[in-house]
Amino acid sequence: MDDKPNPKTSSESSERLFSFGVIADIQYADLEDGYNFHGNRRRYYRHSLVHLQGAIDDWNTQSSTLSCVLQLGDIIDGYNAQHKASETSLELVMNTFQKLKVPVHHTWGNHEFYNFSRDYLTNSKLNTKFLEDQIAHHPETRPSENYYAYHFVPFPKFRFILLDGYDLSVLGVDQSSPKYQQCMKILKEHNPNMELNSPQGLSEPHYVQFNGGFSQEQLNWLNEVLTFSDTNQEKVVIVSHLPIYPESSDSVCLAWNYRDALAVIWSHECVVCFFAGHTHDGGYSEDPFGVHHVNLEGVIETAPDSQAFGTVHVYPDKMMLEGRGRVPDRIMNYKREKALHF
Ligand SMILES: Nc1ncnc2c1ncn2[C@@H]1O[C@H](COP(=O)(O)OP(=O)(O)O)[C@@H](O)[C@H]1O
Repeated sequence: MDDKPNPKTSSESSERLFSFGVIADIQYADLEDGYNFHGNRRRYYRHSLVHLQGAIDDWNTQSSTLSCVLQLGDIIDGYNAQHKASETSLELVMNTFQKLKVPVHHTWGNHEFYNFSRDYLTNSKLNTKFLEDQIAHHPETRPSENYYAYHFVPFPKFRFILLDGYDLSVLGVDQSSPKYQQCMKILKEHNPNMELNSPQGLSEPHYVQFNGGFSQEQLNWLNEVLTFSDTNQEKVVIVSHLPIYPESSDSVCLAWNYRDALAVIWSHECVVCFFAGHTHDGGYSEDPFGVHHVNLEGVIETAPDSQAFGTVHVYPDKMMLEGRGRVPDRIMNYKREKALHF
């Protein structure tokens, strides 16, 4: 018996402005079940596609109020590269997403880079930047081509920002490029291990190869967009594969320079929530500035008899995550002075 509060009934549905879907770490591969690196979490590589189909069926029944779906990265598993199945697996997952009646925004995670180069991704269906909003007369709010990030408006007065957590990374970058050298230097300065994926003995265990960070250029752009949103009394939702708030995440999974991203966000009023994937176990915390950090439970580690996705219902004073399966419901109030008056 599910005794979670039902977001549909615990608030006046007439107040609801719009809704959006969230899903993370599908990591599909045409493989038998396996385990994570530590061998303590089962991974359901094939069944992840069935979970995705179930989520899409559910979202399609609510498509009159649903504005979009946010896919938080790691859409196919790195094993596909070893089996030379990256393109066929991506095709299969994208064909499934084709059945969704609303737009999907794709975030890029480490497994995207195990399968594809950044150039390939830029020219693929995983690049959903064509859905971006361009703000006339504010060129400073346009992202550069050096990273994969953009913002869009799913509903008036709500701006969503998709961030590139692998902007600073040794993944997906040409090894002969200056950027690779720069990122390898950052990684090695913080991680003296021979195996750069290992956090063993590190005081900052998130400096591992399977993570990345945000360039100053991207953070400056984020600052400009948030300044615009503050000025225009918008509410902002940020999406990234990598989490940035230690209280909501496994310490190994954080973005390299998560503190820099938090500093930018905390210098603005407008940010309501930050959605991330990557950790698979999920997590949640409201930070001291009233930003709700949600790390979504990963599809790949979700047993066939459960589910892992959510629908977020947006109200003038709060967002309510309606979780399915192992994703819990969450009520995310805006700070009192942040409530919108329609
Ligand atoms: N402690 C560790 N030591 C060495 N390699 C690791 C360690 N943890 C993870 N890895 C490697 O890092 C990569 C990502 O790990 P994985 O558990 O598959 O994470 P995820 O699928 O959540 O991104 C894999 O190639 C894995 O083998």
